[in-house]
Amino acid sequence: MKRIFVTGTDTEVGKTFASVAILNQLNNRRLRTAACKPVASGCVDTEEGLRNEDALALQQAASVSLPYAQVNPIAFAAPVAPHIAASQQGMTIDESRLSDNLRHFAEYSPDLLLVEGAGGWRLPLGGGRFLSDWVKEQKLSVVLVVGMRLGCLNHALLTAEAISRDGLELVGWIANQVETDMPYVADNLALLKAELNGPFLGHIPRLANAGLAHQYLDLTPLL
Ligand SMILES: Nc1ncnc2c1ncn2[C@@H]1O[C@H](COP(=O)(O)OP(=O)(O)OP(=O)(O)O)[C@@H](O)[C@H]1O
Ligand SMILES: C[C@H](N)[C@H](N)CCCCCC(=O)O
Ligand SMILES: [Mg+2]
Repeated sequence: MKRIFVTGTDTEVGKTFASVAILNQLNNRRLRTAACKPVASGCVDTEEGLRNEDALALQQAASVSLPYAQVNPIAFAAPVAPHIAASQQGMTIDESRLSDNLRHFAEYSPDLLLVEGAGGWRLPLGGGRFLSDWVKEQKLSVVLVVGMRLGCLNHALLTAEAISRDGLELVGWIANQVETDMPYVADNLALLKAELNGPFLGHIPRLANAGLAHQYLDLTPLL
């Protein structure tokens, strides 16, 4: 079971948008895919409990259908940094729940498990721990989604540097067009291709139809 962790240069840069595209393409390649969002904030309270739109999108897109609790083990309502949401509820984030949950995916024998992060690489979990510490301990491969807008070069290079310093492999990166009026997109892509140590998986433009996004990716390096 390949396990990839999808991180981003920031929150709202298209981690979920790109993750769904990854799942769609791998499903089309006849792989068995599973997906999860271990820690989510900004969840909606429903009759079945808290639900996160990212986790629901991943649950829907993966070819192995799983119960919501398996897809999103830790959920908070407040749309804020999860460790703050936890503290506001008088709670802490229990990493053992994340690790136990991750282990259970083997029972479903997917070819690939996609794990979406939250925010960017250094997502605080509280108590001086970061989600990246957990990713490192789980030895996950990392895909970086670069939100293409002015300022992304710095965020992308610093994130890649941190991933490398954490001893993890950047197995691919995706340019996701956040700002349509970004100047010199080709020149920015050229810099990222030259400086990022990992395969370029594709550039997703702004799309009215998310269902087309997978056509802009070539995920061969992930297989
Ligand atoms: N290429 C794109 N074309 C059109 N809409 C996009 C594109 N990429 C992202 N979006 C939209 O931008 C918003 C933010 O994207 P997304 O939710 O994937 O970000 P994220 O990095 O997963 O955020 P979070 O940190 O909350 O998980 C969403 O409404 C998404 O549908
Ligand atoms: C609520 C938001 N959409 C994300 N789910 C959480 C973003 C956490 C960002 C933490 C930080 O400031 O780096
Ligand atoms: Mg997301």
